[in-house]
Amino acid sequence: MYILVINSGSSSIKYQLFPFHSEEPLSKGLIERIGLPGSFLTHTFTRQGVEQTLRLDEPVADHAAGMRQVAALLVRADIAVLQDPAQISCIGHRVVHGGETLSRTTVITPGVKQKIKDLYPLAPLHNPGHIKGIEVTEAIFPGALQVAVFDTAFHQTLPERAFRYAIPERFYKQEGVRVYGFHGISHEYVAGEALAYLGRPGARLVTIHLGNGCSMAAVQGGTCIDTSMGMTPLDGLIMGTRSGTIDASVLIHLSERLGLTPAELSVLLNKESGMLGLTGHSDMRDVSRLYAAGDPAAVLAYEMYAYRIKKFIGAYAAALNGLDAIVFTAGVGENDALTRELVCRDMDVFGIAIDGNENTRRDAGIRNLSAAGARTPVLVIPTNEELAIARKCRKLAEESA
Ligand SMILES: Nc1ncnc2c1ncn2[C@@H]1O[C@H](COP(=O)(O)OP(=O)(O)O)[C@@H](O)[C@H]1O
Ligand SMILES: CC(=O)OP(=O)(O)O
Ligand SMILES: [Mg+2]
Repeated sequence: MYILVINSGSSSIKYQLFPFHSEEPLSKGLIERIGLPGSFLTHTFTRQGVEQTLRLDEPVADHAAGMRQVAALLVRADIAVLQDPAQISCIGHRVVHGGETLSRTTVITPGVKQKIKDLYPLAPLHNPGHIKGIEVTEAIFPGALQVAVFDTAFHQTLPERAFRYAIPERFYKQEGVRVYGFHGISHEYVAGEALAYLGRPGARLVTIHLGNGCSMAAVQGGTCIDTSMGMTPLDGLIMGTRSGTIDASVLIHLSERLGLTPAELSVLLNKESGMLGLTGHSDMRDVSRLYAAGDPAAVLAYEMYAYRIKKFIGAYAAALNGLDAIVFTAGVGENDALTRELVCRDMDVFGIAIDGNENTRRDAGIRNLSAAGARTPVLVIPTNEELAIARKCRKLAEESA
C-alpha cells in the first residue's frame, strides 16, 4: 500500500509517493514556474536501489496540464516504481481553502468537491488547481481513497481577537467573514521541526513561509496564535503576484474612479500585483537577477518585500510577548539569501543578526544563521508539506480502520 501526495501551489505542483508505513518517498517531483516561460519538471525515483532524476523542460501552461504530466509519469512503464498503480491506496491532496465547514482532514466525497468549487472566488489561484488534481487522480487511480488536508487547519487555534475583523458581527455569523489563515501545513511542520531542533517545546516562534504565496505565523509552544493571511490568501505579505495588505478604500476608489468590477479587482490584486506588478516578474529568481544588475524597480520591490516581513516580526514578537527564534522556509525563504539578509538587517532590538557566510551557504537540512553572540536563532528549515500530508492521511486511515 502506498500514499501519493499532491501539493498544488500557485506556481507549482509538488508530489511524493510514500510506502504506507515509511517516511522515505519512493518517488517525488516538482513542476516549477507553471504558466511562465521556462517551466520545468524534475522527477526523482528509486529503482532497484538506485536513485535517478529525470528533467523535462516543457511548457506547462496551467495546473491541469501539469497534473496530466505528473499522472503520466507515475504510470509510465519504463520508469514506474510500482508494478501496478492500484497499489496506491490513498491520495492526499493539499487544499488551500475549505471555508467555514472544512478544516479537518477529510475523505473527499462529491459534497466535499462541491464545497471546494464553491470557494473558487476566495482562493482563485488554488482551489481550481486542487479540483484538477482530484479529478485527474480519480480517473487514473479509481480505487484509491481520496483525502483532503487543509491549509487552514493549523490556524483554528487563533483567538477571536485575532481572527475577527472589526465589521458588524453579522458578516462573520452569516457570511463567514473572518481570518482563516493558510500555509498551515507548512507552518505546523516547520514549527515542529524548530521546537525539536531547539529542544524547547514551549518556544515562541515566528515562522516565515516565502513561496510564490507568502505568509507568517506566530506560534507559541506549537500552537498558532496569529497569522498574516486573512479570509483569503491575498492578505499580509507582498507575494509573487499578490499585493498583500492594502487599504480597502483603494478598491472603492478604483471601482468608483475607473469603473473596475469585482472580477477585475480580483485579477488585479491576485494575479497582476506583488513582485510582478512592481518589477514585471513574479519569480524571485528573475527579480534577484534584476536586483543584482541594479534595476531600481527590483531594488525597491525587494526593500518593500523585506520591510513588510520585518513589520510582521515586530507585531508577532509583541503578540507572543517575546521571541525565541524565527524560521525561514519555502522556495524563497530556503533559497534566497538576499531576502534573509534584508529582513534580518537592523533587527538588533529583537536579538536578530545573521552571519553572512552562513546565510549564503547552500547546505541541505536545518541551518542556524545567527551571528556569534546574537540572542535569537534565525533558522532555515526546509518545509515538507507532502510528508506532513502523508502523516495526516495515515492517521485518518488508521483511525477509520
Ligand atoms: N534558488 C532560488 N533562489 C531564489 N528564489 C528561489 C530559488 N528557488 C526557488 N525560488 C523561488 O521560490 C518561489 C516558489 O516557491 P514555492 O514554495 O515552490 O512556491 P509555491 O508553492 O507558492 O508555488 C519562486 O518565487 C522562486 O523564484
Ligand atoms: C496559500 C498559498 O498562497 O499557497 P502557495 O504559496 O502554495 O501558492
Ligand atoms: Mg507552496
